[in-house]
Amino acid sequence: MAMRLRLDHVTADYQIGPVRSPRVLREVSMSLQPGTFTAVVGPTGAGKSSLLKVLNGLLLPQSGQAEIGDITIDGKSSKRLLKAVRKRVGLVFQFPESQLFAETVEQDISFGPLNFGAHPRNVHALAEKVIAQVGLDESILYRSPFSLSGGQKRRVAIAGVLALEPEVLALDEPTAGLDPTGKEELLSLLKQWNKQNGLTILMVTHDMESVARYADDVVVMEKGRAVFHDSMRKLFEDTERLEKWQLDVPDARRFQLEFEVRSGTRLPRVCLTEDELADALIEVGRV
Ligand SMILES: Nc1ncnc2c1ncn2[C@@H]1O[C@H](COP(=O)(O)OP(=O)(O)OP(=O)(O)O)[C@@H](O)[C@H]1O
Repeated sequence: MAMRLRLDHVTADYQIGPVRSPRVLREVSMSLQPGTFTAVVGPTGAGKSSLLKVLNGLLLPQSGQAEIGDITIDGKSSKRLLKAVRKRVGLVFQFPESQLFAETVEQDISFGPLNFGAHPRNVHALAEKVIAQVGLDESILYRSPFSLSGGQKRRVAIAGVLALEPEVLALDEPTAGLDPTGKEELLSLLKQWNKQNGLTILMVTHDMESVARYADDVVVMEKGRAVFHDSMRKLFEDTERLEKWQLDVPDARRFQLEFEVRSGTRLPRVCLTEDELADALIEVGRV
């Protein structure tokens, strides 16, 4: 059965030398269904990256617990358990390409699986599989990661996480620093893995246009709390609270609101993309 993620009253902070930081997660409870594509948004410092780290076993709850399928993590979890969680929930850090280190792309991609006990005989086929998954040619496996473009490096780094064959992919700002084409291509790949392979995706982002186009659900973090968790469409119904949470409104929705005020005509549904907006305008006979 596909794996569910659940947080139950998770509170967490960081140990900085002998002292503990202020709480970065406060009583966070949520349940993420398998196969969903969830965006995590909110102001800077709200705890979004920390949330991903808890789900991947990198930051332990100080109180409360996280359930990763049938594994429960709390403040006392063993290293063995945390390692098992790291295989289930692949975490792609911000600018993951900065962690590429090996002489060839293949060695870089193979590092994780070998570390998790994969047989050396099997890792080549695995590297071939994941390099194709991220849309790169197999020949790239034999090149130095440092000879690649920024977008290629990002994909190689993600391939390294996919090579662990995780059930959940948690990504921290995966499109940061990419040009518009690279960004669209990467988001389309994520959507494809989500829809075709049933990979559960959790993506921290500041880009509300991407949220509107790609996510099914949204979690809004504010000051260490999860203050909203519902469908993406529900999020954009009430735009006043978006301002309070310092979140942008997608262009199509902004246009819709302006149109409704000026024309006195309500469109039949919340529109989040140009296509949806065009369809709704045609439906009410205004274009
Ligand atoms: N390794 C760490 N050690 C100590 N404090 C940390 C560490 N990582 C994050 N913090 C603190 O935890 C709080 C939440 O940080 P986090 O990175 O989870 O927020 P975020 O919502 O992802 O922010 P951003 O959008 O800026 O990336 C911040 O106050 C931050 O300073």
